[in-house]
Amino acid sequence: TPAAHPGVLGPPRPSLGCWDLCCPSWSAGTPTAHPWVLGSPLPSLRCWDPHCPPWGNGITAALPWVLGSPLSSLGARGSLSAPQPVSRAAEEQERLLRHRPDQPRSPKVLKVAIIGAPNAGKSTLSNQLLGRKVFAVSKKVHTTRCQAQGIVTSEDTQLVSSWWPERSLTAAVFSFRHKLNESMLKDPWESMKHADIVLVLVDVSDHWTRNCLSQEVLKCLSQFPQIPSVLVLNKVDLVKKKFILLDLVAELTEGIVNGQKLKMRYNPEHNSHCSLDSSNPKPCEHKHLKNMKGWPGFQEIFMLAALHGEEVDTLKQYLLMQAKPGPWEFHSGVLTNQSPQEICDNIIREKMLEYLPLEVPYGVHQVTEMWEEGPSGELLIMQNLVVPRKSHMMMLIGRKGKIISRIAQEAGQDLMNAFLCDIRLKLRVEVKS
Ligand SMILES: Nc1nc2c(ncn2[C@@H]2O[C@H](COP(=O)(O)OP(=O)(O)OP(=O)(O)O)[C@@H](O)[C@H]2O)c(=O)[nH]1
Repeated sequence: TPAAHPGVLGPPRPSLGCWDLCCPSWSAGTPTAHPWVLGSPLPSLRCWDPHCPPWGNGITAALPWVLGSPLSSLGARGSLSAPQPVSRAAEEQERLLRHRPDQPRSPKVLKVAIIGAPNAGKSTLSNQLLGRKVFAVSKKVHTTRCQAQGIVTSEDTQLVSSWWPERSLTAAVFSFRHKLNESMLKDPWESMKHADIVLVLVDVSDHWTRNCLSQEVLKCLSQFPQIPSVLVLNKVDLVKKKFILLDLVAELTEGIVNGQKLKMRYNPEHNSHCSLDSSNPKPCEHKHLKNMKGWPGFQEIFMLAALHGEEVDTLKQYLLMQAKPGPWEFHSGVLTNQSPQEICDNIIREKMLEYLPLEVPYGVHQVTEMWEEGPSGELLIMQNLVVPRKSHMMMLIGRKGKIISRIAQEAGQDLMNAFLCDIRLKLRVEVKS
């Protein structure tokens, strides 16, 4: 099904029938045993459960359609090369950012805006799209503070993605509470105006929020109805009963995808069906936003587990294929518009968010004292963490220095992966004088 197997929903081709949710073990919740990742090549697109009936024409026939282009072109993009490291020297990064893009003769570009609730997985998804962790991720809300961009360059195409927490789209009060960077409040609308596609990310493991889109997101989508939008259901790995995803799709789309009405059928033997009814086109009623739970204007639906990279490649391929002819914005050597120091600050902050009570990391002022190359080519970083109170200092250091050394060790590891070089990271905690 678009909902459970390939993870993508879209406009049907006349030859396509229903996509069946017929695997008995599917509804028993064995996601890893199922090929609900569509990025794999066709021959391996089979259910791994021997008791599962072989795919009918639904899945395989749907593949080229699901991705909106013939398989051959997918193959050409199938082997996306490993991403380069982020440059570790600020001057080098600045130089790359200033550099004229080294674009090919017929460049293509797609500006992607990612919106979604705090913790929906925007940063995780962005890292996965890049293939390298350069954005901080945390289970505490509002890890995303300054608006960052991720740049994926593949062959002739460049994807430029930006994202914000959904509430920054409207709520000024929010900045007050969480001291969000000012640019976050102004930029979203401005950047959204220039986006070519909007990804609306929903955390399907969150029982409280998963059934409806927030007013902020609905307002945003209705403000820019001309920008194609895509619904991305994230964290499907955490949903045991996969058939719930079908209900969510129905609710979050108001039963309409790409102008087609969704048809849902269930029966007790798990033969639940979901299809698009092309004979019933465009019943897109105009309800008042306040009465809407979902958005009837989505053109595609993806289901993925960004944390594990599942289905991310399918989404990436789809985005690459949506790109339109246009000049690149960045040199192909650029992965993010963040400076190396910003990446470092955010990663250290991520670890503080992970191991400390919420009020502590938000009060820490990070000052980089040293950033230089060591004798063996390693990167030496020394950062002071300035806290407002002695009690915060004690928490940050932890018993026998356990917390601070864990933060330094994990942050160092992440930075090593971002910059692809040895890192020696020293953290010092001091109370603000
Ligand atoms: N199980 C699971 N966890 C995920 C998935 N995607 C993200 N997460 C986790 O969800 C938490 C939030 O992820 P982030 O990427 O920081 O979310 P965000 O939307 O950028 O959050 P804000 O910065 O608060 O707006 C982290 O603990 C991630 O590891 C997923 O697919 N599956």
